[in-house]
Amino acid sequence: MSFAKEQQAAIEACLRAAKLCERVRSAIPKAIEKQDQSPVTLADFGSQALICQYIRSAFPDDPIVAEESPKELMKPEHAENLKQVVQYVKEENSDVDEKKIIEWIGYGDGHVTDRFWTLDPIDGTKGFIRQDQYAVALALIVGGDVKVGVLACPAYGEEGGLLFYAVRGQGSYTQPIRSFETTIPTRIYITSNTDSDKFRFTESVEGAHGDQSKQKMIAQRIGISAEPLRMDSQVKYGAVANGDAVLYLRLPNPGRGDYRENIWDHAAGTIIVEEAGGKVSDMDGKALNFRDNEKMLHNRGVIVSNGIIHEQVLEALKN
Ligand SMILES: Nc1ncnc2c1ncn2[C@@H]1O[C@H](COP(=O)(O)O)[C@@H](OP(=O)(O)O)[C@H]1O
Ligand SMILES: [Mg+2]
Ligand SMILES: [Mg+2]
Ligand SMILES: [Mg+2]
Repeated sequence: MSFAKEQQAAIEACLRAAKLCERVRSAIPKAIEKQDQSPVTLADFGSQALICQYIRSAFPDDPIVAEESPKELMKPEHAENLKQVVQYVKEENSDVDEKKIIEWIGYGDGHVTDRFWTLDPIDGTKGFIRQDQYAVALALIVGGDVKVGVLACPAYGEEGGLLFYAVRGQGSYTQPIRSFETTIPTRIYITSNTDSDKFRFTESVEGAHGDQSKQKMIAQRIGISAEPLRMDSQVKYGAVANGDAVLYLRLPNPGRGDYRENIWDHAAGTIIVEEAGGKVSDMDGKALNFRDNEKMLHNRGVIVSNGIIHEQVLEALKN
């Protein structure tokens, strides 16, 4: 299957959401604390509303498993925030009102099944709030396999940012977000170990989202001495896919031993790296499981590489 219609819809939806996010980012995003104490902004809600509405109208039968829920926004104390989200979304879709916003965000409460979409409306919310890296991440999963992945990275690579996308079996591509309509796709590839400037690894800015001291040790064991490239979000997958780094390490934080990764934090990035020639697995070498649950219950840690060094990294982790 070519998934041409899915690819086109996913790209269009993410580009619109990225525009909304950039407008909010320039106005200093307002953060709300979720029940798990992590932050969410009005742009996360706006992005999810836009993308869910778009995907729902193009593919009415496809469930969407998205990060955010409209619950918080429905509370009376957030009445003003809800109005503000409507204003943000209006610039991309004029057919919006408060009731529709809640409904559209709510489309993201779908379940994992044989064919579904998974959405992170803003991956790296903490980076977004800091005016650093973030990504809008959308993927289509069929039979447990990621078939289409799109990452809009408005703060990465060049002014206006880069869009990365891939379809299974068709390669990975990038285009500038700002000039998307007037440019042609550039196919991207991982870099081999011979480009010494790019023989480096990437990891999260957030120390709590990984194990930075162990990540440094593992990188050193395979001969990487360069300082890590620290960035928020799945932009890190984009960096490995287009050869800006050879490795992305995300080892479980020892203080958060029970943490399990969400599928929307990895699905889009995974296909983009794989189709660029790289490899993605957990720290035991197992494939990431996008088949059973919105949490990857049976995977610990995530290792993303140019493929060439993958076995070496897994070996280094055993010692
Ligand atoms: N203890 C933890 N370990 C690993 N990832 C975590 C974590 N706590 C939160 N996260 C996830 O880390 C994501 C950001 O990735 P990164 O650290 O690479 O920037 C967050 O996505 P959101 O920002 O979409 O909530 C969140 O889902
Ligand atoms: Mg979050
Ligand atoms: Mg995320
Ligand atoms: Mg998010």
